[in-house]
Amino acid sequence: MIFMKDNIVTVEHLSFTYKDSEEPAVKDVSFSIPKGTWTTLVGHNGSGKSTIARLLNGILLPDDNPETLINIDGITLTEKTMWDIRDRVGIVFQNPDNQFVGATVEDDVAFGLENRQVPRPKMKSIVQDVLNQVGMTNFQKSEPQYLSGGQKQRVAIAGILAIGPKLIILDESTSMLDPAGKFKILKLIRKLQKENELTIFSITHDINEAEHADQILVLDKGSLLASDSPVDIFKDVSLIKNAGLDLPLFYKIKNKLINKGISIPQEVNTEEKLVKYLCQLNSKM
Ligand SMILES: Nc1ncnc2c1ncn2[C@@H]1O[C@H](COP(=O)(O)OP(=O)(O)OP(=O)(O)O)[C@@H](O)[C@H]1O
Repeated sequence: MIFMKDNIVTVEHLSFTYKDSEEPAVKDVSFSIPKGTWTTLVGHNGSGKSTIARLLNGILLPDDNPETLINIDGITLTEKTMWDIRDRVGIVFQNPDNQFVGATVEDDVAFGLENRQVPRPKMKSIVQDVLNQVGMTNFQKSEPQYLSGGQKQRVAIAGILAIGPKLIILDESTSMLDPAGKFKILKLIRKLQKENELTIFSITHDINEAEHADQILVLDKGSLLASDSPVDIFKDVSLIKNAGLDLPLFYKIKNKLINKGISIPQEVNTEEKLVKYLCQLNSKM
């Protein structure tokens, strides 16, 4: 097997069937994720997204098949390499309350470092650094359960960052936040990804969130329907419909305008820019 040097994740022929289930939850899925990029796995409820997240760090093990491969950062996932993989892959779940273990924010963020027997002075400096990166320095003595939903997610992300993972999986981790909170966390993730050269694999049923990614994987009933850039994925309206999803608002409006013969320049690629462009067009008429 030859791995593409620039892919941090290579998945081939991945299938998984839950015990007592007749139908596989994940069916012969193959994809790769280039290092330092953001990939979003999108699919409706029950399409198999969380199962794939759990397979990627060995919480679940794939169905037996000699052709199946999960390779992360050059390490092929087996029962033996599971702990090496877990050091490289951090998962932030939907409900951060289930992840907190420390009485205070700083204790919580330090937890993974304590487990890895990191010396105290180094631990303190890492905790300060990651709390600073997620904008939570002022809350280090707070009890995690009394924080807002967005603040809790920041602390959960800091705890994962502290371990120094190569890949961060975000499993519906903004789904409990209001739109403004969601946007702030997505912006933070993009910032962290760029500053730390991290690879992000986010999982969502919210198609609007998928717009932020470099690559989108579309999952339906356990099968991968497509993998491409957001622009190319959202060109294919029938693909999105077949996956039981809806187009993001920006693409809906853009497609309607194109159908009415109004061409939209490529650089007009956000709702904000589209509104500005239409106002300019209107003032010229
Ligand atoms: N522990 C389990 N035992 C048996 N079946 C399961 C288990 N967990 C999930 N499933 C089934 O596997 C399929 C995929 O579930 P999964 O949670 O991966 O989907 P999902 O896309 O993450 O859904 P959601 O968006 O609702 O979280 C579903 O049919 C689900 O009912």
